[in-house]
Amino acid sequence: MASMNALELDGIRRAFGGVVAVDDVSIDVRRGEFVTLLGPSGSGKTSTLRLIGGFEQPDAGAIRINGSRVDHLPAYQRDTTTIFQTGALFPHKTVAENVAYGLRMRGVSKADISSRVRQALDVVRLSGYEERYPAQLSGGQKQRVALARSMVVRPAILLFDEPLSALDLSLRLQLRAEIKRLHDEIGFSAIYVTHDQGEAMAMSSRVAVMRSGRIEQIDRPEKVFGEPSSEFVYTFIGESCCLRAQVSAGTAADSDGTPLDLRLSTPLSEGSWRLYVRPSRLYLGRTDMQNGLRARLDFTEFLGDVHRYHFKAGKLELFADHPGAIAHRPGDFVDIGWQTVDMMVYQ
Ligand SMILES: Nc1ncnc2c1ncn2[C@@H]1O[C@H](COP(=O)(O)OP(=O)(O)OP(=O)(O)O)[C@@H](O)[C@H]1O
Repeated sequence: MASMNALELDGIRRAFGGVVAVDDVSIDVRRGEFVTLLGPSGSGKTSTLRLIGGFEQPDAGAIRINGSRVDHLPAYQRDTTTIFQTGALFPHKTVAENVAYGLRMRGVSKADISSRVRQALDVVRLSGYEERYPAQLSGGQKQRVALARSMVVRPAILLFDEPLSALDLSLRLQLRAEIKRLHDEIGFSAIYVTHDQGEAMAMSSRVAVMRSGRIEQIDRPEKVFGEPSSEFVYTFIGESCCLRAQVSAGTAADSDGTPLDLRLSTPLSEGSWRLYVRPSRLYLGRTDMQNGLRARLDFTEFLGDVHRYHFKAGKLELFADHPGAIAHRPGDFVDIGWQTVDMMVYQ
């Protein structure tokens, strides 16, 4: 029976000299799934993608595409296409020739090539650009051509290597939405590498958070965000404030021993703790919530949608986002409250 999975990585490993870039990585990508590899620089995302595409060979483990082992096949014999950071288009070929290239290599008939190229350019909203050369396109248009060129051959799995990172913010947001729309419409299978958690959250069926060559958590975006499996995942996904507290004899203090005016729904046992809350989940001027801290307003920033209020409590620094201006001035003490469900606690 044909595999339900477009791609299976089974315990793959790759070391470069003494550095283990990919360490026992296993992922199944179901047909039509969009899986993102998210992680800091050097966590092994690109190496994993290169192993799948056949640009590197694994030291151990198996790679299957549509159920068949491919890990010892060269890149050109694998049913994948890769979209790189900079589109890597052929500069002396027109847009239409660039998109047609993969189809020609696969021996598709001329008539089919022309209709599929037309359709692919329509999908990425570049109809009418057929005869242009890459130098006559904007960065965003080049990436759309690269997308059309990769999608037109209908590979078993599309590989994206940080395709938006060279674009400015507004183009990045626009293309991110377009890739999401295309995925919703066409349902291709994909592995997408990024270090941008917003991109990962917005586009993915599942997100694999990588750290030091390993997968720390793989889950739906809502779960990775709301139920992180570790402190690393929590702090990597989204902004947070960290309250470092030393607890002894039932009182909390900062790292210098300055007592903190901290009230918690569940008292902490003796030791040093790290409490995290997202800045959007800290409420100002509230003493009626499950947890609370009294802190001194340090300075404020206007971020457009919200005002960000920076506080200090002893050595602790925290910031809270609030939609409007508050009556307090720097130096004032403010009660900050939060709910227990919005707090992560690690020792
Ligand atoms: N060809 C290579 N030779 C030596 N070391 C390598 C090679 N490729 C990757 N590495 C090392 O393997 C580790 C993982 O690198 P990789 O590029 O996969 O990480 P990444 O998560 O994609 O990072 P980035 O976001 O910076 O691209 C790093 O320590 C890197 O220096």
